Amino acid sequence: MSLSGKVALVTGAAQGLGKAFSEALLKRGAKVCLADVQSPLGEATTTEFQQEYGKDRALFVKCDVSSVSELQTTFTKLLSEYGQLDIMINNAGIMDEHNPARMVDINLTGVIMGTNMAVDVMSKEKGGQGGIIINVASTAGITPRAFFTPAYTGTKFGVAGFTRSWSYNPYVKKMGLRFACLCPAFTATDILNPMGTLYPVDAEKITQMIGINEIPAVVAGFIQLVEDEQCNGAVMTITAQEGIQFYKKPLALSKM
Ligand SMILES: NC(=O)C1=CN([C@@H]2O[C@H](COP(=O)(O)OP(=O)(O)OC[C@H]3O[C@@H](n4cnc5c(N)ncnc54)[C@H](O)[C@@H]3O)[C@@H](O)[C@H]2O)C=CC1
Ligand SMILES: CCCCCC(=O)CC\C=C/C=C/C=C/[C@@H](O)[C@@H](O)CCCC(=O)O
Repeated sequence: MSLSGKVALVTGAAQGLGKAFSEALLKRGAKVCLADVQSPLGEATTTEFQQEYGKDRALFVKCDVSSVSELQTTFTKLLSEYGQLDIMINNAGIMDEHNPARMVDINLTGVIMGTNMAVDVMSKEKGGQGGIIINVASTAGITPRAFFTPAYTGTKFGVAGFTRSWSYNPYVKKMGLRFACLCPAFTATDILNPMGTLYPVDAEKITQMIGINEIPAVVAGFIQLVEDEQCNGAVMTITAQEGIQFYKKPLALSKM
């Protein structure tokens, strides 16, 4: 799918993977609304992109994805600026085992609410043009071996299950929607902080053992999902050792 003229909303876009996803979309001709709870940093990132790709191509909205009203305001601002939404990236997330409730609110509830609002705006049955919704889970959302981040792992299992469930919905074809789940393993961003885990020493040791992705490797997988019009139900893992792999393809729905 050509991304020229498409409109994307990326949550958690001020830094890290969200910033890199936003830039990859901009490079391919999309307009991007960057949403993040970090206001000065999100504005600085957006200004940087406006200078590089054009003032009308990037928009910052301060948004805490755990707040339904802030998410709603973000969609309203995005639609009033760009008039459409084609690509929704629910990326915002934290890793803090010492605050599990906050982590559930951001990592899981934020993704569910962001997805549901995007479905309402993007569905062809509701006047939208269809498109893709990518939710960022983690390899921790498929294999619970990261015993030092159990609550984080729970949120990411939730994201993967939620996204896959949407992809099995027999009505998504009519809606013109695709749902995919991006599952990177450890990647070199600020989220890697052993102090947020239950067992910092083990966390560091195991991270080194598993290996750390560089951001561009994850961006390559991300773009593959965005551009692949057949990717509904894809669960893509990206690891330092094995690169891009697909965890599971959707089962046939013909008997449902
Ligand atoms: N870096 C890694 O090892 C991996 C990261 N992930 C996931 O990738 C996503 C992006 O994380 P990274 O870029 O690595 O981390 P990061 O910490 O660099 O970026 C996270 C971004 O989310 C924003 N954010 C945090 N809480 C928010 C909220 N309530 N509302 C809106 N924005 C909020 C932050 O301000 C920040 O800009 C997260 O969902 C994370 O769980 C998944 C697998 C591996
Ligand atoms: C050299 C820096 C070492 C820092 C090590 C850490 O801080 C690791 C633990 C801290 C944060 C963990 C973040 C979790 C990210 C997950 O989404 C995912 O990458 C976990 C993958 C686990 C797995 O594949 O089994």
